[in-house]
Amino acid sequence: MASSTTKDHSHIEIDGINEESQQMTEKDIVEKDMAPLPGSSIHRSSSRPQLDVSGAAIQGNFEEKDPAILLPNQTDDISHLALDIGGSLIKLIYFSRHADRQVDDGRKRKVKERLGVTNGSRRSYPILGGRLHFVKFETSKINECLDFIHSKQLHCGGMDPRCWPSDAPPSENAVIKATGGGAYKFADLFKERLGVSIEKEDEMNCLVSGANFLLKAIRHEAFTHMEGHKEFVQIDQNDLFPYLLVNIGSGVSMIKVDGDGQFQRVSGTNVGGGTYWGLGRLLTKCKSFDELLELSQRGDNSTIDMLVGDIYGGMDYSKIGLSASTIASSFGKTISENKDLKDYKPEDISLSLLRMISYNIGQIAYLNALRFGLKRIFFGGFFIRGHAYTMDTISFAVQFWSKGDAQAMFLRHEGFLGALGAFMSYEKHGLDDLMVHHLVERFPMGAPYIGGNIHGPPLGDLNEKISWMEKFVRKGTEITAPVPMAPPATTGLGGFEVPSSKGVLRSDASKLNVGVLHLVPSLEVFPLLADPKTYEPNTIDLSDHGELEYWFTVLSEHLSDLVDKAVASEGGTDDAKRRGDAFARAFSAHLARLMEEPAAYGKLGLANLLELREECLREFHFFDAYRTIKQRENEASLAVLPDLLMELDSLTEDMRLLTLIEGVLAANIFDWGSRACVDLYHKGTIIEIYRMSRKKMQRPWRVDDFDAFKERMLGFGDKKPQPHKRALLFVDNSGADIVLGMLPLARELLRRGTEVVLVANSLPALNDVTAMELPDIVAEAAKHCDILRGAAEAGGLLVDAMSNIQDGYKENTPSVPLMVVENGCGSPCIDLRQVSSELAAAAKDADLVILEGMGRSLHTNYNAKFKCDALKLAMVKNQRLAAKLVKGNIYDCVCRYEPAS
Ligand SMILES: Nc1ncnc2c1ncn2[C@@H]1O[C@H](COP(=O)(O)OP(=O)(O)O)[C@@H](O)[C@H]1O
Ligand SMILES: CC(C)(COP(=O)(O)O)[C@@H](O)C(=O)NCCC(=O)O
Ligand SMILES: [Mn+2]
Repeated sequence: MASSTTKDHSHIEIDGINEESQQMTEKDIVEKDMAPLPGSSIHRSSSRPQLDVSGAAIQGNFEEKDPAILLPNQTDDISHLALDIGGSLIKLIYFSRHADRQVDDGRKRKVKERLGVTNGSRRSYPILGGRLHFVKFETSKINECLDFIHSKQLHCGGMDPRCWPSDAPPSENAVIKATGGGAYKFADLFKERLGVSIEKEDEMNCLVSGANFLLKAIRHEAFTHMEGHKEFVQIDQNDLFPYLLVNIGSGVSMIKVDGDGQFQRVSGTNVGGGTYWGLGRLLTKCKSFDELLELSQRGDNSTIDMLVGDIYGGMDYSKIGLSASTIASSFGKTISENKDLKDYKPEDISLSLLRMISYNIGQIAYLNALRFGLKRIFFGGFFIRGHAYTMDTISFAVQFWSKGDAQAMFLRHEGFLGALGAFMSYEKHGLDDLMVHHLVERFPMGAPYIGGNIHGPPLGDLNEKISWMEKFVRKGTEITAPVPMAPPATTGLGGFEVPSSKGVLRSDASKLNVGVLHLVPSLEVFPLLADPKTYEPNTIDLSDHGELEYWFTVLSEHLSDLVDKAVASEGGTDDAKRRGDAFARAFSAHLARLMEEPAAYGKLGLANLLELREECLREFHFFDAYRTIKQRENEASLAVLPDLLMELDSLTEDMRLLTLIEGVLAANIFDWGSRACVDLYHKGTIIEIYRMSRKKMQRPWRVDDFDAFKERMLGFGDKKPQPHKRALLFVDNSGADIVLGMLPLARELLRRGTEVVLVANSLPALNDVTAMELPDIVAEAAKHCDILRGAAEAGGLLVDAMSNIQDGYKENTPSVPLMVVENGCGSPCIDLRQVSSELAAAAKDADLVILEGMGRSLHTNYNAKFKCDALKLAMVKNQRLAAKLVKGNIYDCVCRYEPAS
């Protein structure tokens, strides 16, 4: 499929519910002809496979809403769908590409030129800006799977389903990669129903390449699970092999893995997931696997299992290390009593069976690890189903028999190893070149909430998604405050006791803890991090229960205000209200889900929660909820900027620097994400609040390294230091924060001969200023200031704006440039392991980093160490954080300076 050479008719692809739509007009095609398609990320690189659009033409009626576009000279099909058809379940992974929303504007071009951003330094990947989706079906319902593939036209390889006439056949030799026994068994059915051939891939090979990929590329993939406690394990790439891979599907395979493509199936057992589900169904009459698993949570296995204590009159058999509660014989009790099946509780049977099979697999796995001297055992397969008791039992068996020498680990994508491997077997997709920082996992509704299980037809668009949510997801506003936290679900010592009734398994709604995997090859690790390996963005550890509960309450309480702003930003229409309601449901559902299982989506930090909220807004098409507020505050602040600049210019150098830093801290009060601040805004105008805030700036601040910073900037006595060459200013909020705080500071640096790069969000988040908005703000400010004007011109920021300036004045002296780059994120916080290539390029010559605001310098990066000088500036607008982080109070300020380390 990937390297097909036939001249078939291929189509531009866009996928389902969350994708931005991309339409081509006839004009586009005629004008662009050989050129890349507009706005599409596919075509920027010279990588294969590319779409050959030469000779492209619209098929059929031009008036049609989404006419099919024929690309007759397109030779490379794009790998798109892979399957693992097992004895119990079909696992399906499909790839979707989404339109590139980025605009290659003048600013970008100029910045790229100046910073030397080229694609040359990076590998070019055929898969750009795409997403991997994970879905599963019961094998017995293969027709649902075929319908799903057909309705999304996944078998047609890289095409927009809406461009494809429903009865059009896929190309003649279209091939889908598949593994698992069903690849053989159902090959004819695929040909018949979808007209595609199945290319079979070896199952063991797929399991291994899937596991190796996950362990290499997903940061929080592997975890331990002991006595109800889940902990993510940081895998060292250089110390991964050898390991034992135990895949618990219908049956069980045990594979010794020595490297990529190097493995041997060393053992297996026929007592596996199929045994539990099959026997369980017969014995309990359960209708589904999950029902059986849920039953086990209420079970008591001591009514079924014969315990050591039953044999030894309630005593331990301590001489050989067996306690009275140890199971001597699974199901052993059922022989000694004169009872029938109906006399036993299905709950007890299910638990006993689950424990018997899990323990047995754990024990056999350990014995094989012992055979080959392997210390690490990774367990995959859908038998595990993220179920606490299953994992605890397996862990206990491994721990008990190895006396702690070997470790059982589990994988978040547990059942998808084979399907991933099959997907990776397409040649030339570049997936195995991706590194951990290129992948971002997101959790849209429809991923966790359909749980990867498809019921009925796939959701076609946002409207269908909202309707689906209205039916199935609890109304958001009902969860205005978090439900009290249950202690972590513990299954008791050694996993032998009755599991706590509040287990992790939830109803059908949210089964898989697997999101949509975004592949973003342009992301890079921020080059100025002192040690990316030990870098942890989050300051606050949410594994502390009290902390988690607190932040959940904050976010829940903020929700209704946020919905109001979001709905207003879209004109308050009925449609906006409906979307607002759906957003509230969705975000509350995420919170409820994470409250039950904080590690459900990987390791959870406050930054992840804040980003989840922004992503969730975008999912319901609220692209900039604070748009109006931002505009209003920008205007008000720009109006007072000239006075502020005059005031600053009248000060001595020393005083000016202090006043500038004070100004940044004071202006950081304009934060629409903080409850306390929002309450303040009802009490005065923007300028009144700004003045009040400035007046209250009294040194020493709660964290006050100003003197050290001043010495670096201005020197001591007669010693005048070299100015910094280039400063990166990570800016925060719109309005006063940027206009009266950060821009004047940038101006001071420029005046001292330091190049300044303003680093702003790529996408809106709360009232943060974005990289798109900054050039206009700078242009406005530059009207009042020659320094800013010269620098902005030199940095290419005034390309369009300059023509509007009437006074005819032009700076003649060459100026150091003022530039703007986007940071690659859309969150109030920043994870410096995944930033835009623009920012990474700007960082190369930088010797000063200034992080501003609570999100970027306190919630994240407070403890980050840099290779260059770093200044962290923020006002702490939350009482608890102030107390915890700086032993202070709300509205205290932080000015933390750390010279290069
Ligand atoms: N919804 C489900 N329906 C059936 N079995 C399930 C389901 N969820 C988890 N399982 C368990 O997962 C096993 C199948 O695991 P999987 O890794 O998909 O293997 P296979 O490739 O053999 O189908 C089943 O035997 C059962 O124990
Ligand atoms: C979301 C924020 C990090 C934004 O702060 P900023 O970076 O703009 O200074 C902050 O407003 C916050 O932590 N808010 C939640 C806490 C509260 O409402 O008190
Ligand atoms: Mn902010």
